Amino acid sequence: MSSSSPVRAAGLVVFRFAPAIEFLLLQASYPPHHWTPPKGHVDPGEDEWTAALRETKEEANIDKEQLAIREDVHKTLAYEVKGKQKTVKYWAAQLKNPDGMTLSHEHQNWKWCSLDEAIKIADYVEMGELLREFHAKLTA
Ligand SMILES: Nc1ncnc2c1ncn2[C@H]1C[C@H](O)[C@@H](COP(=O)(O)OP(=O)(O)OP(=O)(O)O)O1
Ligand SMILES: [Mg+2]
Repeated sequence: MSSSSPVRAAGLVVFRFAPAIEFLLLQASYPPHHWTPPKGHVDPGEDEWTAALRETKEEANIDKEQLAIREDVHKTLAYEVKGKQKTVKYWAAQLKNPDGMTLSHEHQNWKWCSLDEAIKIADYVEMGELLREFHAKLTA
């Protein structure tokens, strides 16, 4: 039994029209070298929205001005990391001027992925469901 509150994180599911939707995934520099959208921990006193924007800037060097954020398209994932519950709130955000990418040391690679590719390399079931749901809303 644990009474500790979950670890909170937040991020942006960055996408572009090319012309079909492609999602931006980043590969962790450390094992298991998993792929996720830009995201990270909510700092003390920070809200999820602010954390999502800050992490997207830190991890992918993408500014708020380059994005059209879909505040209406969001979902929170919940999973366990090393025995602790973690929640990650994601919003969809269109990158208006897809350009070169700059990564921080936390990631070793990036990829623009079709829905099927993204589901395959992001791997986790819940992330697959999120991507399907976002894709449906963004193409509605
Ligand atoms: N959707 C998911 N469902 C289950 N496990 C996941 C999911 N996403 C990542 N993981 C795994 C991969 C890692 O072993 C572990 C931590 O990964 P992750 O949550 O991406 O945090 P992180 O510490 O790598 O980065 P961050 O600081 O950006 O949150 O959980
Ligand atoms: Mg991160």
